[in-house]
Amino acid sequence: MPVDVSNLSGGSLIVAWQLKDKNVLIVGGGDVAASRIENILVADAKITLIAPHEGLHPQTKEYIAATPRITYHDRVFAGAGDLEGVDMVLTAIDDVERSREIVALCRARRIPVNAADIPPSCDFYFGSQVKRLPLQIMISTNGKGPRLAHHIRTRIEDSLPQGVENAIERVGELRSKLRERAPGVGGELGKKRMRWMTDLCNAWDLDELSLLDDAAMKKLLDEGWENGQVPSPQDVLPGAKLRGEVALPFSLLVPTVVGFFAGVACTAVAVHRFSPRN
Ligand SMILES: C[C@@]1(CC(=O)O)C2=NC(=C\c3[nH]c(c(CCC(=O)O)c3CC(=O)O)Cc3[nH]c(c(CC(=O)O)c3CCC(=O)O)/C=C3\N/C(=C\2)[C@@H](CCC(=O)O)[C@]3(C)CC(=O)O)/[C@H]1CCC(=O)O
Ligand SMILES: NC(=O)c1ccc[n+]([C@@H]2O[C@H](COP(=O)([O-])OP(=O)(O)OC[C@H]3O[C@@H](n4cnc5c(N)ncnc54)[C@H](O)[C@@H]3O)[C@@H](O)[C@H]2O)c1
Repeated sequence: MPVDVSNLSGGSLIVAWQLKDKNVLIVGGGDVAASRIENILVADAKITLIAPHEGLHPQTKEYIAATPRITYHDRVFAGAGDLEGVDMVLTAIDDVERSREIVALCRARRIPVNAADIPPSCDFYFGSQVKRLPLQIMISTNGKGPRLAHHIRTRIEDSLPQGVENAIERVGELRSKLRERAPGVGGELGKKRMRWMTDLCNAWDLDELSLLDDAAMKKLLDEGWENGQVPSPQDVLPGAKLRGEVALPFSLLVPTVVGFFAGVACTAVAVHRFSPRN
């Protein structure tokens, strides 16, 4: 059967764009610019911000004061000269005509550009983001309903397990330790490394992975990787509270204990009142 591609259309390419040390120009300093600044700082890029001081959002002012990673110019956009050496441009201004001009200048120079108020002119859209670094989840409605993206984000945030970021961080550390033992890219060793990591991530749950400390990782690699097997969490994390071990949480323990003694007290009263001697 030929593959059905009829649904493979109408979306975007969602990628995790690596911007470390790249130069991002943000034009405008209002509400939208403040949120752009946050997103770009997270990606470790350098920001040039062009916007008149009187139009700055309080949050934008705070970012400018808080980090040397933002070079601020108190003025309006001055033309092509402002695009010199720039890797990405974001316009967030309340002037659509000027925004269109900036977009045209970027196109001519093949600089990727987002114009907050003109979706058809954007090379890429922003999305609503769950940020539990190193975990990032982007929700895009492809321009249809940004506020809905926000609500969907809230639902996803509520459904994520506690400590998910910790588990990811630990797995990252384990992967680099494994690469030190089994270095190189591709080949048989690369396949074996990937298979072992996949098996481990399938066999352990997020809570268990988040408990991996240096000693546990060493044990896992010494006894597991070196012998071509994936030890269970019980083998590697002695003493830790693991899946399947039911611990009564404090919030349940208190009513249970109180209930038990209340029951004992009631029974005692009843026995006392109705015993034949009274
Ligand atoms: C997700 C989020 C990320 C972010 O900005 O970082 C984001 N917009 C957010 C909020 C938001 N934006 C607007 C409202 C008012 C309510 C409303 O209009 O619905 C609210 C609600 C609010 O503020 O709570 C107004 C608006 N937005 C756009 C236009 C222009 C237009 O549509 O023509 C207009 C003016 C329309 C008009 O004039 O009527 C366009 C875009 N906004 C996008 C992203 C891109 C598509 C995202 C997607 O596909 O989902 C896209 C295409 C371009 C881009 O900006 O990259 C962020 C939520 C973050 C969060 O809270 O988690
Ligand atoms: N994409 C989105 O999510 C989204 C959300 C809300 C609004 N918008 C649109 O994005 C635009 C910006 O929204 P906002 O709420 O941040 O507006 P805002 O009015 O708070 O801020 C506009 C900023 O642009 C600056 N500015 C204006 N002209 C400039 C120029 N030529 N050079 C440099 N700076 C200039 C102003 O001084 C101000 O700092 C608006 O057109 C709005 O309709 C988009």
